[in-house]
Amino acid sequence: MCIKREIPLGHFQARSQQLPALAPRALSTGLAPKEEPEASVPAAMLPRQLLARPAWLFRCPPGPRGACVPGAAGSWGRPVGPLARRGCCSAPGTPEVPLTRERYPVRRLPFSTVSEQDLAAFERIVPGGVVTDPEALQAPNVDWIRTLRGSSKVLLRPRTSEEVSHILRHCHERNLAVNPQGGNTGMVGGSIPVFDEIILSTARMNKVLSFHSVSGILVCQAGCVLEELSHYVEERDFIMPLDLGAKGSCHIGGNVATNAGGLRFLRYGSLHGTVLGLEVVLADGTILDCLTSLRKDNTGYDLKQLFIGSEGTLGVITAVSILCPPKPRAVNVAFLGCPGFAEVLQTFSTCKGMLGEILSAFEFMDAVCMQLVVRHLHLASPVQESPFYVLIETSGSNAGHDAEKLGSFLEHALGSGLVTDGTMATDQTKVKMLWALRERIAEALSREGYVYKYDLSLPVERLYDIVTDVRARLGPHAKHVVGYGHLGDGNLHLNVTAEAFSPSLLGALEPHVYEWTARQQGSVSAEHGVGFRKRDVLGYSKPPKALQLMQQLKALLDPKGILNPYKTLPSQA
Ligand SMILES: O=C(O)CC[C@@H](O)C(=O)O
Ligand SMILES: [Zn+2]
Repeated sequence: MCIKREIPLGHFQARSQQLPALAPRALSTGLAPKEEPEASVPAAMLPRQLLARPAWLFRCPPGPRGACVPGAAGSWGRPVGPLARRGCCSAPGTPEVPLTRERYPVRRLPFSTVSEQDLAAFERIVPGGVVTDPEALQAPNVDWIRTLRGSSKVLLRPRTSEEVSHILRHCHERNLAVNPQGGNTGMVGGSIPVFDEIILSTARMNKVLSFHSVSGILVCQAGCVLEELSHYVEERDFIMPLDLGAKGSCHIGGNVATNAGGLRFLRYGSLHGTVLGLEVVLADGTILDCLTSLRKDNTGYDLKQLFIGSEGTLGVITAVSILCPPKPRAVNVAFLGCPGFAEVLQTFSTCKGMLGEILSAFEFMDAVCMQLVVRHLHLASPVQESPFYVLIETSGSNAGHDAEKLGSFLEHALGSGLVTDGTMATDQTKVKMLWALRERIAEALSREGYVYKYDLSLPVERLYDIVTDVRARLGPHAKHVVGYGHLGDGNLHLNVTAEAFSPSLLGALEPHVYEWTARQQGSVSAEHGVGFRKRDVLGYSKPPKALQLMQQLKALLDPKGILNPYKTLPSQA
């Protein structure tokens, strides 16, 4: 067990107050240099096609951004983070998000409403941490993709686990419903209230408690922002085992509560493996200390696993112990165009064989994704127009060796027609620029209007079939039907855009997409979780007995059902 030591990271707190710079990070250094890739890799190692062209065709930075004030109506409501920084969200005329209960049939459960006495009690527990200003409550009531809105009138900002414990003890006694909230970057409506649940924000719980430089074990409070933690451990020659597009806003506690997957899953696996311990406050205020830093602990039921992916329905995660892998000495990225999905699959299987253990990510996107990224985010594709694109990342300990391996794989892929065009980067600025094309697809899609999102786990060979199927099924009724995602993990993001929400379009998509997924023995949620949006489709991926056990666990740990009601569990069961 490690000794906990408080290492205050002053800038965490400052950042959560400050307004973000709005320039996209990938472009923040100004115009990208027009130069050949690779200073460090001998030209002989690279396929000729890769050397023949400038790799960096990113266009000029976007024009001046609007005054995107966090919390203001029409903003994304994301106080910090790449997505918030990368795009202005206060476009005039952005429609008001409808109340969740107006769009979806849901009945308020008989919880109490917050009284003046409750507010006074909260003020005693968290002095200065009780927010009731309607303006300030707008953003935390709306989900990141601006499709759902709750009507909470109180947000609490504790700093310590003890304060969380006192809050929950009070709420439990008073039968007040609570919505735990991290960075509010979820895709399934799990982090915002449905009615007037009290929002319990982890934003001020942002301290690193300890870091072991030999083992790489980090212990921190739940509200640490993922990107801040990444910087913290990278300065010490480690990396976080997870990375996602929302890293600038999302909190580690929220990542764990939702079992976030992301871009490093292929290499480092799920949080079920990398999280070593958790501290959780239960619904009645009891603090459950499972914050071990042991790699091996075979003492019966591993209770922390219950809370990973429980989306705040079983307890509020207040601290996390996580195993950080050593920082790879060399990270290379190849961005390639493929003529068809069969070639994408073949590229994956060939590169697994040829790159072996240095392969750390294999992502794909279709042509429409690229068109939208180019159109909305002022980036330019570094390769010729293709039906599909793949991003391959290697992480290893020997820069020359890794680049050589990747180079000979690319040569093979180009020579055999699996790939028609490509570029490769070892310089970290350029690596980030290539990643931006993939990481920022969700942001580009959100500029298109309403987005119907599906996050499916599928046998990799069938991954794109549902995109083709839905495209044919919806025809002109959809604006765009796109497929992209973590191909290496068998995880498809099927997104459908339309001018506005339409019940008939939704009816054409659901349950069709879920039925199709069930026929492939897939999962209706690969990494985004269940939240509010998917609670009634769990039956497509879980047998009735599993759902019954989930209900029983919920009743055991939260008998009054005050923690994140209307989420994760089916509404009818
Ligand atoms: O918006 C989506 O559907 C996916 C978002 C995220 O999981 C990604 O992989 O980019
Ligand atoms: Zn994803």
